[in-house]
Amino acid sequence: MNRKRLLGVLLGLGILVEVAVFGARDNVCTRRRIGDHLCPELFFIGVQKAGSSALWVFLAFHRTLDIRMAEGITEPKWRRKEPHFFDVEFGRGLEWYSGGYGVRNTSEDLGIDATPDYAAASYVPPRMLNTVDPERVRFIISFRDPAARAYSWYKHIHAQFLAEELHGRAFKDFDYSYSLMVKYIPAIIVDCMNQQDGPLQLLKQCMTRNAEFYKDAKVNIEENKIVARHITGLQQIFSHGIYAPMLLHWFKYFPPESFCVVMYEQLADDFKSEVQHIAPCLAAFGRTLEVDPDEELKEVNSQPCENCENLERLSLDDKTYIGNKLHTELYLDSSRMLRRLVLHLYGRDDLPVWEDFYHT
Ligand SMILES: Nc1ncnc2c1ncn2[C@@H]1O[C@H](COP(=O)(O)OS(=O)(=O)O)[C@@H](OP(=O)(O)O)[C@H]1O
Repeated sequence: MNRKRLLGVLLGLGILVEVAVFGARDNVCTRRRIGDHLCPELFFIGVQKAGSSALWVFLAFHRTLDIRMAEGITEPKWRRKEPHFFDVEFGRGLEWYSGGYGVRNTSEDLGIDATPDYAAASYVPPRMLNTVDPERVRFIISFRDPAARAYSWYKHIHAQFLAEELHGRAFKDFDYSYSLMVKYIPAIIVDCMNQQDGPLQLLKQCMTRNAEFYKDAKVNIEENKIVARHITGLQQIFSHGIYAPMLLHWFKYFPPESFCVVMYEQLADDFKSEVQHIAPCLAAFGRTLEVDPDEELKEVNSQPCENCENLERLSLDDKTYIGNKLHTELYLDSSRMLRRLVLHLYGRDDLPVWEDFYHT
């Protein structure tokens, strides 16, 4: 892999990128009128499989925070947490979106939209900037060891999405085997990344669901002699762990002070202390974070996948080998860059060094 090239792409942008100036539109969200519908101003933007459901439960059901979920968006039920307005449902318009949150009764009312797919969708931050009041909104983002995140997403697809054409065919070509995907897919993503000029292009071309680059890509799988062509259904398993360009892309539209960064592993290990990193995003709305002394991250959305007959279960040795491979080949530069960004911008030097989890 040409790691120098990737690092160059990321560094070439500088750590702090100027915030793009779009004017927020005059709309139901920016007017914030009592008696109108309520637009969410607190966003949990990602990343997928980094404990978003558990954090959302903590925030939306907290006894004192008084944060409203999209109670009126119930089809399916999980849309109360993830309205998917800015990535999927934008065409439905702001009345649909804000209607899901009910009527604003006071200027302090606050709603949360916890759609973890937002983080990697290049078109979401410009849409948001054009819609919300950029001074008011706050973003919570949780990161997780990208190798563990990838396996969690692979498992999630087995549990829920194998019936979908996009994933079903792609998984079948690879005999549903995670090891085979790990063998072939990261090299294609690296190839894609090396052809891009910066975070926007990288997100657009190499990470989105219908990214152009993968349309013509194919893999000759030696093990089963299949020529796999449905790479776009697989690439997100791995590409959504390339965190630094995602964050840099968001910083083009919203300033770093609008973001609160938490780490999944630390939420799970020491919830009380890690969750304090979201306190500034709550304080912006006059909310004080109160955490009970024995409070832990509740177990939500663990997808045990007991009935997933084709799921590849990994031994400890497999996990070590795969973790090492993914970090070395795909994630190392981005993870290092993320640690630097978080250190410089938020003064945190306690981030997990994920690649070290897999040293033998
Ligand atoms: N309390 C607690 N402690 C540790 N880990 C926890 C906890 N709650 C949820 N989880 C794990 O978080 C993973 C699901 O993350 P998300 O809710 O963000 O998934 S999703 O993107 O909304 O589908 C999923 O990870 P995997 O089990 O590895 O798949 C959950 O098990």
